[in-house]
Amino acid sequence: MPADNLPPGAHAASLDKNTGTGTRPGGGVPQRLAQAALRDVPWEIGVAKPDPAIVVENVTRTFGGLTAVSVDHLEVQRGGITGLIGPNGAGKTTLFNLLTGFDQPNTGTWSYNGKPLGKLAPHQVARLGVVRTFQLTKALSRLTVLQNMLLGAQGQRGESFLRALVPGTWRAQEKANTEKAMDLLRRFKLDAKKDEFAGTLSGGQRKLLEMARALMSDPQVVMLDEPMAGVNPALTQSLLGHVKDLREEGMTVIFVEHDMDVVRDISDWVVVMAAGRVIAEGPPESISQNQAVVDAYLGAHHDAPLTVEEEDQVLAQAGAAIAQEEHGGGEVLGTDSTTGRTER
Ligand SMILES: Nc1ncnc2c1ncn2[C@@H]1O[C@H](COP(=O)(O)OP(=O)(O)OP(=O)(O)O)[C@@H](O)[C@H]1O
Repeated sequence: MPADNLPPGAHAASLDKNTGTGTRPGGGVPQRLAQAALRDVPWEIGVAKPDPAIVVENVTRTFGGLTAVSVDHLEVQRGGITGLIGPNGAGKTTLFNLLTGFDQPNTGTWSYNGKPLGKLAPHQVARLGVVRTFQLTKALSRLTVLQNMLLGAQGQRGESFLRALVPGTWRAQEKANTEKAMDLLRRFKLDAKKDEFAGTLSGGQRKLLEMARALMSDPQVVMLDEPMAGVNPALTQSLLGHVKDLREEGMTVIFVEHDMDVVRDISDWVVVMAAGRVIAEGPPESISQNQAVVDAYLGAHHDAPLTVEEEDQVLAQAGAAIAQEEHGGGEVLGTDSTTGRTER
């Protein structure tokens, strides 16, 4: 069965078999543990979490005169799925970049497991266990699926110059990495594609590869940048299942997503940003009724690109106006905005 047609949850059944990593700490269900832990947490901006993996403190990032991120205090619960949402330009990607060492803040610090992470390079952050997914660049598209996976491996002994002088050691590591990559590819139903160029994958398969590649470094915190963007509905459930599986394994997941159905489905906690700031946080059900959130989205609406429906509407209106001109045989002089009727 092609990966796109997997029934929801089918991948979960193969998780333990293929990777041996699907154990649930304490025999419980982390999903419920994270939800339970967050149940009594007040829906307040900057609120303390029972067991924070990441703590952000007074982080700002400006570009010229624009403040892209200005977060006073933010805690991310360990073992939960935190959705990061907000209108276009809210600062979500910039915050992701800051938290993974891809960008440096103007001010502020953040810590992971109590260890300061500021001023670390991306690979150093990754070695500590915090990774993010990347879109397939042109260069990576020209590599095979398996080669992409091997690039995701961290802490390879071959990395070390001295060890590289001992080829036997390096080969052993390469073999282990290849086995690990194939385990992950099987789990994500991409093993049959291992020798194909990544650029030939469908949108959904690319997202699967991005996620699988991030797991090569055995992360504890995974940051997913729009994991569902461009994915057809048939594969959405499968991808959502994979994200939930990460939580089942005890990982902390932070993801940026525009699709509110997805956010509601998988988030234990939602953080809303607008104009660089956190303007609300709470469980998914707390968000849609929040007036600040509604205002932020409405306020941002005019700057956002037109949706397909809006484009259709504009085109339909233009079509009607042209038809009316042709039918009436004369020019359209004006439209009464209250009645919609054309006046001559
Ligand atoms: N490298 C940069 N140089 C200048 N301005 C930038 C840079 N990166 C981001 N910005 C600006 O910072 C603001 C926040 O951008 P960011 O991409 O973080 O928002 P976002 O919430 O991820 O938006 P989207 O949902 O559209 O991806 C925007 O106004 C953006 O134009």
